[in-house]
Parts: sequence; structure tokens; C-alpha cells
Amino acid sequence: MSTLPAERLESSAPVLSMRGVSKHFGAVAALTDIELDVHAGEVVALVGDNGAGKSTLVKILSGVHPQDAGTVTFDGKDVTIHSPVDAINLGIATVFQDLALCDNLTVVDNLFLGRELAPWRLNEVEMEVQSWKLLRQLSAKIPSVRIAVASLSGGQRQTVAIARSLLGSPKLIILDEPTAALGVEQTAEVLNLVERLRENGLAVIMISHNMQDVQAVSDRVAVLRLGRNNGTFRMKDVSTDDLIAAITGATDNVVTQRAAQTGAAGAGGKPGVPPEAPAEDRQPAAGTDEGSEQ
Ligand SMILES: Nc1ncnc2c1ncn2[C@@H]1O[C@H](COP(=O)(O)OP(=O)(O)OP(=O)(O)O)[C@@H](O)[C@H]1O
Repeated sequence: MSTLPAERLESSAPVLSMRGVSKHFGAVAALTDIELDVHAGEVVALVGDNGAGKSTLVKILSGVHPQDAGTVTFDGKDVTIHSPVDAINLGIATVFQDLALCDNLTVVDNLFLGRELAPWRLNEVEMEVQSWKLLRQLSAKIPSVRIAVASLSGGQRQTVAIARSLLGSPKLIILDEPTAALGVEQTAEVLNLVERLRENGLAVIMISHNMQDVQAVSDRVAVLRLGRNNGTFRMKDVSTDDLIAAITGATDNVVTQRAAQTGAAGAGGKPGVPPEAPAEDRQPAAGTDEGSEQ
């Protein structure tokens, strides 16, 4: 868990703040009025059923899609993220599920791909030194930085992808299902890595379908359902059953109501904020009149 209690983290200004963010794809309302805060040194898990809007939210933050409405505040400033380069320049790094690694290249080559030191004459030694420094900072278990990425395990490949994203010194790192398709040991390795990121003061958003992983490393968990907030919980206050109920809408949202009453949950991470209407009362995300593109 966090080195700082969630309550203390939440009293500081968030690195990322989303308010009223909406996104349509034609008739499909992928996101409606989303609120999300993430603080430095905090891991926020973003969970939700298939089609809940997680990827769309991440794509807005990483400059792949523009939002239709709402504001994104990053590092104290209102920002418009027009492109992936914008996102990186702001300090938002995203590690997508495909990892975007070149299998035939070495770890060093992958880490510095596109940003080789002194590109007119590659400083191989300096790149290798920096690679080890970075990997040590993450306590990463990589046997050699001179081997091809193809020969690494899934966990090690995830590590290289995360390490590469850190080269731009981001303030927020978004991990899209970092443990998907990994074995037990490799999953543990990646979860350790997530903890290192938090210890290094980064704000982390982790998308996951695996509740065990979410519970192992998250300070808070934001639930999306049908493209809307369906509760933001402090990890220490919520059980797996409660989370699953919020994800599926199985309990008529009593979880959110109870947590809100005790100050543990609220849309956008505001303790005590009453929950939204029960999921059942909401407009479906797709095929409704509200889904017209703006
Ligand atoms: N480019 C697109 N064009 C049209 N509809 C889209 C597009 N991207 C997402 N959607 C729709 O938006 C909604 C949210 O999808 P999104 O991929 O964000 O959900 P998700 O929570 O990431 O789901 P999963 O866990 O299955 O990846 C879905 O109804 C989806 O079909």
C-alpha cells in the first residue's frame, strides 16, 4: 500500500483532475460526465466491465481521442491534449497493452528507440549506463540490456515498456492491463514495479480486470459502468464483492451509497459526495438519443 495514507494524498492537489468529461462515437456515449482525480504517489485502479469506457478515457488522456466536453487539469493547469506528443510533453505516459516493443532489438535499443543520445553518433556506453540506472531504480530483474526483447518473459517485457515510458520523466503513468496474460510470478514482478513507480512519486492509473491485482497495489479504485462513474473507493474500505457489485451494478448501487455515507467513496474521489443515480436508472451507453455525435 501507499507510503502515505489515502486521506493525506487526497488532501493534496491532484496531478490529474478530470471534470465532466464526455465522449461520443456517433450514437454511442462512450463516456458521460466523468470525474477522476489522481495524486502524486498514488495508484488509482480504473475498473469496469467490457465497454465501460476505460480505454476511451485512457485514449483521451494519451491524446488519441479528443473529448467532446469537460475539462482536464494537469499539474495545476487546464490542458487540451491534441495528440500523443502533447500528452508526452505534458508528462503523461501511457503503456498500452501491445507494449509497442521491437522484438528483434535489444533492451537498450528499445529503451532509447527514437531518442538515441547524440543520434549522429550513438553513445552506446552512456545509453547502457542510463538503461541500468533506470532498471535498477525500478528494481527490475532483467538479465542483460544487450539481449533481444524477444527473449524476455512477459513480465520483463512489461518492465522494459514501463522503463521506456519513464525516460520522458512523466508525472502520470497509465498502465493498460499490465498483468494481462502474465503468470503468477511475472504478475508479482509487475505489481512490485507499480509500487516502485508510486515510491518514486508518480501518479499511476492502472486499468485491470483482475481484482486481486487491483487490491494488491491500488490506493483507490475508480469504477466505470456504462460510461459513467459508479463510485470511487479507498481500497482499504472496500471488499472484492463490493467492487464487483459496483462494476456489474448488481446491488442497485448500495455499495456506493454506503461508502459515500461513510465518506469512503464518491464520484471523482470526493469523499462524502452522494452517488449518482443507480446504474439501472441511467441511459444505456449505446443506441440512445443521447448518443448523437457533437
Ligand atoms: N473508435 C470507436 N468507435 C466507435 N465506438 C467506440 C470506439 N471506441 C470505443 N467505442 C465504444 O465505446 C464504448 C466504450 O468502449 P471502451 O473500449 O472505452 O471500453 P472498455 O471499458 O475499455 O472495454 P474493454 O474492457 O472491453 O476494453 C463501447 O461501447 C465501445 O464499443
